[in-house]
Amino acid sequence: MTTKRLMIIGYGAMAREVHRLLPAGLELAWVVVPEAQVAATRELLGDGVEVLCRVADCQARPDLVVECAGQPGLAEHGEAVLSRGLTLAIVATGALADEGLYGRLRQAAERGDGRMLVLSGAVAGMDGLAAAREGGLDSVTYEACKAPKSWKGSHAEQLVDLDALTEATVFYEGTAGEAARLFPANANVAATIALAGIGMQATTVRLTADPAATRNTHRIHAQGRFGEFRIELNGRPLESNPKTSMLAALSVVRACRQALDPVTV
Ligand SMILES: NC(=O)C1=CN([C@@H]2O[C@H](COP(=O)(O)OP(=O)(O)OC[C@H]3O[C@@H](n4cnc5c(N)ncnc54)[C@H](OP(=O)(O)O)[C@@H]3O)[C@@H](O)[C@H]2O)C=CC1
Ligand SMILES: O=C([O-])CC(=O)C(=O)O
Repeated sequence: MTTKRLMIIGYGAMAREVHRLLPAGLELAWVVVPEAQVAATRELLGDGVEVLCRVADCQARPDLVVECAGQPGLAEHGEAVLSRGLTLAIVATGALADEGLYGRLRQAAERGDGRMLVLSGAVAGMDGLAAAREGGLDSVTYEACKAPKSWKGSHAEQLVDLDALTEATVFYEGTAGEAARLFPANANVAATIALAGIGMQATTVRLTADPAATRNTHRIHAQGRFGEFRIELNGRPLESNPKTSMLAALSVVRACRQALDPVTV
């Protein structure tokens, strides 16, 4: 089997984990980072990986492109990937709460025959939720609970004193679209669930900080003609970024494996 070549957009905590766990048969050939990180990333990765700051500077055709760059990274590079007819697997799904960006990415994919894969990221059950939607969904609720340190540097700091919490505290309730915009590094999952289910406005979101939490907990409750499901996922955060669950990185690794394997599970 010939080795396939991967492009990763962003080289932060999740991308490094994905790189570490890449399946045999897929090699990292290109990394796209902000200009200010080019020199340091080249030094880190050595000669085998081309470090770029624009997708257009890639002279060959990656077999797969994965976005691990956050919402600004998807907004900056998504169209360039899709309009070249490439497959782009994304985790910064919250960027799609911006209808304008969503429309531009769709159009770029249609124009260029590209494909955008919305990965399940830190949650599970998106297959079941999307199937349930075909029969009609009545309600979908998403609750996230993380340790205060996982909410540091986010909009949560405007809503609650994270350092003073002594018990689990709900600090935000709203829609998936708003949550994904207000918490771009923490609530992409809300948008993923909305995309698989009943949309950005109809999906209800509740966010909690709990000083006793050691995991990133995600709860989904969906009701519809199919029946009802509840999922609770207690994900281990990445040591290098407690905002991000390890499962989100593993969902990118899974997408990498699917690009190699003729059988998709
Ligand atoms: N769907 C899901 O379940 C989940 C989604 N996510 C999303 O994944 C993102 C990445 O997570 P993680 O790796 O832990 O975060 P990090 O902040 O560790 O890494 C993101 C990296 O991307 C870089 N970056 C920012 N803008 C661009 C750009 N325009 N082009 C290329 N690179 C860019 C950042 O640089 P700099 O630091 O200079 O900004 C940083 O190095 C999160 O921000 C979040 O949006 C995360 C967890 C779960
Ligand atoms: O990794 C997680 O637990 C979820 C997350 O950050 C996001 O949805 O953006």
